[in-house]
Amino acid sequence: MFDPNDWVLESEHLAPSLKKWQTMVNLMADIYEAPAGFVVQYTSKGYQVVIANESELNPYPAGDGVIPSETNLFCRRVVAENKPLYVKNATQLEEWQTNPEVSEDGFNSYFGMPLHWPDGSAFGTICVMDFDITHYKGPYKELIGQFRDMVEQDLVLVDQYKKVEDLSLRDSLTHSYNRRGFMTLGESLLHFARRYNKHLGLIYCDLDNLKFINDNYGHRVGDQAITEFSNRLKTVLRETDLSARIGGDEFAVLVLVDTEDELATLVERIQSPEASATHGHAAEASIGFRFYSNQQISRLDRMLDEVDKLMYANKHQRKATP
Ligand SMILES: Nc1nc2c(ncn2[C@@H]2O[C@H](COP(=O)(O)OP(=O)(O)OP(=O)(O)O)[C@@H](O)[C@H]2O)c(=O)[nH]1
Repeated sequence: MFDPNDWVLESEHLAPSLKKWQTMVNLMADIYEAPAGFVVQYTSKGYQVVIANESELNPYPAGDGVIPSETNLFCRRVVAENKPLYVKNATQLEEWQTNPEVSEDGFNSYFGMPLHWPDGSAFGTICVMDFDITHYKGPYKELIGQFRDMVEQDLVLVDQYKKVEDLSLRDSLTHSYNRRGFMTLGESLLHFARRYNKHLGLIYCDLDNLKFINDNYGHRVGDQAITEFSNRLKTVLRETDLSARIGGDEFAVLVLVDTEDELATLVERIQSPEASATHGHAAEASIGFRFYSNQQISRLDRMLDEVDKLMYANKHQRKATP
């Protein structure tokens, strides 16, 4: 599912929908003869304009920053009460005097409706705003509901697409990417590194003694060791780094790094035993890693083979030195 706390503006999944919404919001503002029309998203971080009609009169462009959730916006009222709001003449109403849209930018009229994610939780609003007093009647009041339906139908599609993608690219135990996810997203990262002349680090981890943990403490504890290791990777890595469970007890990590030292420090942090413990057995791993300067980047499957071999060498060495 799409995380309702993520901004849709940052999601590649929504790019086609955003284009469609732009056309729709332009049209909506034209029909209402309003200088400003919006799709606004609400998250726990606040409010953000996702789509603004393309008009010079509109003072709030899309993606222009997050407005704190306590601001006395019209949209805030719509989300809080989960119902449409029509304000014809805000300057006459005491309750809107602290709304910067009214006091600072001179808006007088607001007409908006709540938008929802497919599970019914708040997505944000769709609205039109005018500097003049307005008198929307009959069909005008219904029309915005039609626009709302179009946006909500798109949100259903996006959510379904994301679910299917998650199923095929993610691992159900740890929710990190699986091998297919790693190869798919890894190719994009390789492409990025080649294009922008960046260097990469590739790390291959294989948990130690998982069979022993399974046999002695049960499969559930084994699962826990896998999950803990996956969580450790997530804690240590940046959001832009790629990590995946590419086999039963095997993980791969692909990161953009500037130097070999940077990569070595990262590996040390992954190895840090105090970060995890399962029934007294730290989920330790044998690790192979290699720094790939921009010129050394080849095919991802080849690179993975290389670090897999390094990992095995590390495993043998660890077993040989008790
Ligand atoms: N609990 C649990 N065990 C798994 C899972 N997937 C694979 N395994 C077990 O992980 C073990 C992986 O094999 P090995 O890597 O040879 O076993 P190991 O004990 O980690 O041995 P070394 O890597 O040599 O330390 C096997 O015993 C698998 O049954 C899983 O999803 N959950």
